[in-house]
Amino acid sequence: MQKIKPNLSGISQSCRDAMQTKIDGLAKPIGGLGQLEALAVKIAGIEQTTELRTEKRCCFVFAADHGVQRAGVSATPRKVTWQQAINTLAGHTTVASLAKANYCQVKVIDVGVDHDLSGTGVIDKKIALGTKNMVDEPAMTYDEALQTIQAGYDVAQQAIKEGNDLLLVGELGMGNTTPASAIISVILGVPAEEVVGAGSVISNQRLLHKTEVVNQAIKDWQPDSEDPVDVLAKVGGFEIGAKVGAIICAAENKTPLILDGFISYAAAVLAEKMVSGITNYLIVSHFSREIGSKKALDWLQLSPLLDLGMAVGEGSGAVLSLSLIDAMQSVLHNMNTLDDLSIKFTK
Ligand SMILES: O=C(O)c1ccc[n+]([C@@H]2O[C@H](COP(=O)([O-])O)[C@@H](O)[C@H]2O)c1
Ligand SMILES: Cc1cc2nc[nH]c2cc1C
Repeated sequence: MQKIKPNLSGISQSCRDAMQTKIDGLAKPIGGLGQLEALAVKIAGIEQTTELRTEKRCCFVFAADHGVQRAGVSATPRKVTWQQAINTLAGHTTVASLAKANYCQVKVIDVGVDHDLSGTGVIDKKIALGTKNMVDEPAMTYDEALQTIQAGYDVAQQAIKEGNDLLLVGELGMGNTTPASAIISVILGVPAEEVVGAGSVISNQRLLHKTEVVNQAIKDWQPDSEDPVDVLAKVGGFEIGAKVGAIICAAENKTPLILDGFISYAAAVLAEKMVSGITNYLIVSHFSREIGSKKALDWLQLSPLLDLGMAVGEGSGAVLSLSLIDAMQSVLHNMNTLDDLSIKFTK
């Protein structure tokens, strides 16, 4: 990717209106399905059709390790990244089990895992054996940041070529709530204290240290908040960059993309900074338990579909939210219309 200049064809207002009219004609109170209606309308606008295409779906689990994980910012051992990458393909992780329940294919993509995953079925797009430790040096080079965005873009393009109607993005990367917080802090211009959270659960003492690590890295490397690639390079992660690429490719191809939790919000923040309005192509599955979630989602102007206190990542919330899309498909295919029943409202 030389220059990130996506060619977005826009959201169809006429398809949005037609979908809302279709829903308003169903035998129920106007607006009675609330956010589910907004969801169907959004998908219609992105896909530019009122025949919602949602049957074939694919969740990407972008996996990578983080130098900063060695700085004591996470409760979880580093090896969990590669272990869960393999376990996902075996069907035994949170995302894999929820994907099974929601008829979703899962692809695991190695964009920087600190382990040899060859021969496991994990897709190899490895940039390096993890990022550098942002305590000591920038997480990656500018060129690596572009490479990881390209990797995510290519994976998404392949999935769209394979006929997928919906794309979902999850991740595995022990320590990655630290770069996600750093990105959100820099782009939103809010203090690290307001966005650094407990990740996969740490003590208050470790939380203070994690916040200090983010503050110090931002101070030392001075990421340019007007250049999202620079922010990704200095305080980001490979799987976050890959998500950015997938988001751009999905939007270019009029394919709705479902974000997962906090790490996806960071990717969306970078993508929106690169391409203003790209959030119109995004759906947020759930409200992550991370403390920075509200700030990030307010900035993105996106509302999550679910609020269940989830904080697993992997794509678990994204695949779970497919049940709401399937519910809406059932509504559209099975319900009587007001006309069928000769119902007229008198306000
Ligand atoms: O999606 C979220 O909101 C989320 C919140 C907390 C943790 N995670 C997952 O847990 C890992 C990062 O947590 P941590 O504490 O190691 O930074 C990483 O693999 C994420 O997928 C994910
Ligand atoms: C087991 C385990 C699985 C995970 N998946 C995402 N983050 C995780 C953290 C842990 C600890």
